[in-house]
Amino acid sequence: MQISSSVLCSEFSHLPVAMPSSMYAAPQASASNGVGNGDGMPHVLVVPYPAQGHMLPLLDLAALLSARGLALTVAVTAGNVRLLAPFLAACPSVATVVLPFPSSPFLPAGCGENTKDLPADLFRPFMASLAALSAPLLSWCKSQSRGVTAIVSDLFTGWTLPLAEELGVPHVAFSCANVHYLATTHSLWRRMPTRRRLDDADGTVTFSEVPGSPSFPWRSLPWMFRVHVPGDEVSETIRRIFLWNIESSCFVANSFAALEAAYVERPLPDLMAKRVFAVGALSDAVRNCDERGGKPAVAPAKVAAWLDGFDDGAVVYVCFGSQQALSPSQAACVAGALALSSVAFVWAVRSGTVVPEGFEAAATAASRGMVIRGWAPQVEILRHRAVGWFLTHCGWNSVLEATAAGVAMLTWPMGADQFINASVLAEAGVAVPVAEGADTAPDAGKMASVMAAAVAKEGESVRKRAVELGRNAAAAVAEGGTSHNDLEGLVRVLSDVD
Ligand SMILES: O=c1ccn([C@@H]2O[C@H](COP(=O)(O)OP(=O)(O)O[C@H]3O[C@H](CO)[C@@H](O)[C@H](O)[C@H]3O)[C@@H](O)[C@H]2O)c(=O)[nH]1
Repeated sequence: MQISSSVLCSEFSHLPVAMPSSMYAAPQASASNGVGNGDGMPHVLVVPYPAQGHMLPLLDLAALLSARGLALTVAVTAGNVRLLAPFLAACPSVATVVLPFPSSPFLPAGCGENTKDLPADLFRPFMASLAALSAPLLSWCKSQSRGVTAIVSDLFTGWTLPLAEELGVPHVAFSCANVHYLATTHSLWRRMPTRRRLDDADGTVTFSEVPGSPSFPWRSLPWMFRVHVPGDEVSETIRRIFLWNIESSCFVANSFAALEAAYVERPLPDLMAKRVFAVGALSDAVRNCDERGGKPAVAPAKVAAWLDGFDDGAVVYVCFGSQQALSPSQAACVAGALALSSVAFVWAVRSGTVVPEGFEAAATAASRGMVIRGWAPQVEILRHRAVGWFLTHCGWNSVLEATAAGVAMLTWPMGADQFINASVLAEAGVAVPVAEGADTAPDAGKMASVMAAAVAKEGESVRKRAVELGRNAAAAVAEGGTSHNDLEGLVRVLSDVD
């Protein structure tokens, strides 16, 4: 893969939200962020993957590490600097290194620097193209008088592993997904199971070394794996990224022991028996970061005031994450189910999803529903006592945020790790399935019945378990809890005292 020879890097300790482009065009002296003193103290380079669902939890982790006194530098491309503003405002001592987005033979020029701005068919070339940041990042590391002493990197930026090796420092792979997924996905990339017939979407793959030997049909395996083409440069780069992860010193997952006891209690062969620190739910551990992931389209106080009018657990929150737009027939199904079930709801509608005409006006007139177009203050919504259920695509951040808030889930996994996530929820007994698949348009009437039953007496036992799991989640991040202890363990690894 070619790396643009004009790549430059620069660093800032605290970037303003609207940064003039001239500020990141030229290399800056390393002392600008206060990390250039060569004192041999720990200095952790954090490398997030530019997708909201990935960046948010890794920045949450960075906030916790910074609060424990570790010096951190976060690496981003210029187009993602704005997204760091709320995080940097909350963690002013964290520095950044800003890299120009690499030119790539796989991407159209100016296609965007974050998956939220990309069509799905560019996700894989985008992931592979970012590997070209390795060389400029290595030069930056080598130019620092206060050397980088460890790298914490997203699973999708596993190309940082050789960089850590070159520097002779530990590499920690951060998974914004759960431990079950961490093991199964790395099992896939190591073993490369195939199908007997190319059209066989139902044939199962069994993960014999994952606790419980789970099996998943081919169609439920991560899409990125299913579309792998041997010999294709993008495919092989992605596989290499996952194989590099396995060589990491240890793993960190945004999960907690009470939710995934079977997977965190013993070393996992698919992760080479490396230590896995389960430090979640990160959104619950970091409570003071306003405007997490973006400026909300509606003020959290306004949504809270609206929710105040409902009984405990009566409201269904609907959101399909930061990337997934619904097709017109899927949007019609969700709208139909909300209308037919008569449940109170908040629906966070991502751009690209078209709400059927007249739906919002009718729900508003009946004081029964709120439609939020754009970024919703999801964590605040889920924490409101009136929200009892969440219709979700099972993105892991959403799952954990709901779990931590004691909210039960109506699951509609669509792709990526979401089928595995739904199975973890089913094992925990805190969810009811409503649909499956990115192309499915379920029957609105059937979905309405499940929704109505959920908020009624039939749903009480599932909600009780969700509330109980929420208590376990809170205990995990409290002083002395499992996630709290794992975080302290990680800090020791990063401080080189273990
Ligand atoms: O209006 C919105 C929409 C989303 N969010 C936040 O955005 C994140 C969304 O993350 P997630 O629920 O995990 O969904 P995706 O954005 O779809 O995440 C991708 O990344 C996740 C982590 O790897 C995977 O689990 C998913 O399958 C994958 O689609 C969560 O923190 C939400 O709170 C908001 O705050 N407001």
